[in-house]
Amino acid sequence: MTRPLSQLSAPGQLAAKVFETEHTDLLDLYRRASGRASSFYRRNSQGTEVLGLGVALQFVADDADDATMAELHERLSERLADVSGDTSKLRIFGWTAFDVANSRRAHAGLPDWSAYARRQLYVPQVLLRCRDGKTDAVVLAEPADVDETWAAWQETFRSTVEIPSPSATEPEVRWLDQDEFRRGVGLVTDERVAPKVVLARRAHIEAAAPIDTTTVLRRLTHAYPSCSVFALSPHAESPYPVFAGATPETLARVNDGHVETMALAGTSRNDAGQAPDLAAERALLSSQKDLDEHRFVLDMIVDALEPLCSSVAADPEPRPHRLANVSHLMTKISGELAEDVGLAEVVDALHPTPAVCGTPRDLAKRLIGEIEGFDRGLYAGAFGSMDLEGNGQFDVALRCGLIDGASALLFAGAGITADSDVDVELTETRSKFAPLLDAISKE
Ligand SMILES: C=C(O[C@@H]1C=C(C(=O)O)C=C[C@H]1O)C(=O)O
Repeated sequence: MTRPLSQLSAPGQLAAKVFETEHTDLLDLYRRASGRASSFYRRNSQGTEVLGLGVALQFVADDADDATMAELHERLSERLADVSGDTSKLRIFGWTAFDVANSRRAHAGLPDWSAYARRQLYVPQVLLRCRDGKTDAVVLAEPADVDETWAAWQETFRSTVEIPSPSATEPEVRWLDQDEFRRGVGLVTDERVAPKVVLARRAHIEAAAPIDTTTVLRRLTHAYPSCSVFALSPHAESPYPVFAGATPETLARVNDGHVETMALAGTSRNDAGQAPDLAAERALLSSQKDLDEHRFVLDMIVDALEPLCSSVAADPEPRPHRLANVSHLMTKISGELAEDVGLAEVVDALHPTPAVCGTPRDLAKRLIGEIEGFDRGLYAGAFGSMDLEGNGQFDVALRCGLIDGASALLFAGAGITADSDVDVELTETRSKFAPLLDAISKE
């Protein structure tokens, strides 16, 4: 079984050093480093790209240790406090699963989450950050190894890699979990087990040749420019599936005591493969069902932020947020954080919102575990990066899946309320598979 390597923190003193580099195509470096622990993000907010490679320091919460993000951040910050050199450019990467307490369920023949810690924060060995066509690199290693570590990564960046030619045949797609999804919708609409439960299902893709994640990421960046495009690989003993996608949903962005977030829930009724238009958005803005499911999210986020903030403000009305596959209702929310509150505390307070879980939260989470019968893993979890002061951005992991050789397992869900129609909800999830499905399928 593939496993995350045990807690890895270099025993001695660590040093950080910034290097100049000419590389501006981080996806090309991502391809060359394939098979190593890596995190690639292209941020929706400013088009900044970051690539973290290798692991210098990592803290993991798992079955035996259910540490919060704030606790993990504190442990890392303590460890980083005595790093020598230029630490200003260091970034902490990490993620949290949808449900950290959920027991792992693997299904034979499908990519699974066994290589992924449920919650982790780590500092990569080398972090490359490209902004406005300029890239800098910061290396974290034992002082005597810093230059050598950078030289070894540069060697990797120069390696030749074969760029696979796109497969001529379309992959096979199997739609999974439809019976469970239908049963779950019935429980909410007929038996009213909870006011809102977000139910997900999976699609399994078998391609004729190994799926090229770099090509998938380039296509996602092109088709979903307003989304955060991401690919995460854990630090594991043997080959692992890559978790990749293009998400429209920011969980929180923190900058100097200011937090920005969004309620994103409610989805246009266009068919899968048909782009949303003004008529679909007008219908969305007047759909009581969508406005209700949106309201649950907005109210919860404002309630969760209030204890952390001196002030919280939200747009007066939701507006449509258009993507290539669907439009969503979006309300922007912002706040001024109390002293000593950073991104890790905000992630702990917000995740999971009713946009991906439901309301009330604990009941919805339990119902999801009972109805879905599969491990969501990092799907509907949160991932991102932050600096040592707790500034940074975490996004909600949506429109995504695990890519494992020629096989991929995609995840998509929809908010179910008393007014849901099961066929409409199934179509909505089908539209939400489109980003990754198209990026894998298209020539
Ligand atoms: C659950 C997903 O998306 C979430 C659910 C939405 C909805 O039910 O309308 C809209 C956006 C997301 O917050 C998903 O993409 O899998």
